[in-house]
Amino acid sequence: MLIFWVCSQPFARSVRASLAMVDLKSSAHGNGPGSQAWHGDDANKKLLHYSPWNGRFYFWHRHRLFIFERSRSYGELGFTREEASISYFGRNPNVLKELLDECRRHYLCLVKNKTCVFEHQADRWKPSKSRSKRDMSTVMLNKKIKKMLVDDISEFLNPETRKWYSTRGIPYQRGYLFYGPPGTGKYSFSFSIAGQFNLDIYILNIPTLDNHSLKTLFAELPRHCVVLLEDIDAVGSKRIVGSNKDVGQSTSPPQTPAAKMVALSTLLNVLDGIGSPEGRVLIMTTNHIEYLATALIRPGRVDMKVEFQLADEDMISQLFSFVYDPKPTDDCELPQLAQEFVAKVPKLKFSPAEIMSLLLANKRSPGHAIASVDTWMEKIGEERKKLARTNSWMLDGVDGF
Ligand SMILES: Nc1ncnc2c1ncn2[C@@H]1O[C@H](COP(=O)(O)OP(=O)(O)OP(=O)(O)O)[C@@H](O)[C@H]1O
Repeated sequence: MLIFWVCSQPFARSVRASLAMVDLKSSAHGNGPGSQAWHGDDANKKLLHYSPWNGRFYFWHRHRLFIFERSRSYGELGFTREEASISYFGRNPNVLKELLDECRRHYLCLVKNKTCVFEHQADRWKPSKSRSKRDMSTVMLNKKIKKMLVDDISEFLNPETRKWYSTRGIPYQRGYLFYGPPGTGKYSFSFSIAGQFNLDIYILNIPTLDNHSLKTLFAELPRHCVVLLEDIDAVGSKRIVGSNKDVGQSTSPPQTPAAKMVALSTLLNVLDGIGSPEGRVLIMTTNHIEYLATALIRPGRVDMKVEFQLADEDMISQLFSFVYDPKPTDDCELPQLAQEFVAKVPKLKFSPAEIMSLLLANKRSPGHAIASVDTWMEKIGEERKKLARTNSWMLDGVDGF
């Protein structure tokens, strides 16, 4: 918050030492810290952000002289740690408190209507991007299940519930498991939950973690947040590398070597541990519920399991209506076109992500989307065959070793 605020101050533009960062993720009007430099015709590409760096910077604010210091130290294993501090010439601590409160308000303004996403780099959390909130209505899911889930989280986050947990000495946490094939909306819905309840989302990608980083990252989670544990089936997996059992419909690459894996016991300890944050909404996702240890998804750790399915009739129709404006086109009303589309797309065979890719490729012409269904199905079929061949080739390769 302090750095975001400092970057917005006039003095930050004229300091001697700046850190220049290339903005790879945000759009031209991204909200990263620092001023943006515009370069000719390619103005939107590879924007640079500048922020005061590596030194002491003196500046006046509300008739007082402040010092902002920022530096980098090298931690274990060569990872770097950024440090920033603020001080002023005077004795009244309230001056600094007021300034920090101003930083907080400035930051909250920047992230208004956004969901802040935190990802991990080694064993440190990094704010990755603040993205516009995603409305829940844009993620198609069985209406009853959606309502049940939202009501459950809403009840859990109610301040009265918190008191209820605390008076009974029950850890104030709630866990959900989202399972189903790739591209069915597990991530998208988790993201929209964070937006709906005004929470930041912390994403842990299990296959990229080891025991140490998982423990460290969990210990640094804030009190109220959504924690998304992605690809939870990579934990102390029941899968055997190269075994035919895993070939089936699996689209996952071969397993991470055991030394780099998160052990089930570590994850269970972390989930139940004393340091586990209060008010945490934990969402675990997997494409393979069949590989999960029963202990991991027992009630108390997972309070609700939600299946995300390939698109059924209702979802196909919802996706179609979501993409096209409700106005008459090609002499036909949109609902009629939606019906035609629904009739052509086989049910429970394609993921919403696959259907969205067809619709988005034809976003200006619903008629064209309908006409392209057959070609699109052939293409997806080919892609799936190719993927299955690659998977079995990779697993054979592992067997060979
Ligand atoms: N149910 C859905 N409703 C609307 N859009 C969807 C839905 N499912 C997927 N999509 C779209 O498909 C893309 C991929 O979705 P998402 O990442 O949420 O899927 P996922 O289930 O988390 O996939 P994976 O298991 O591979 O991580 C997103 O752009 C999303 O908007």
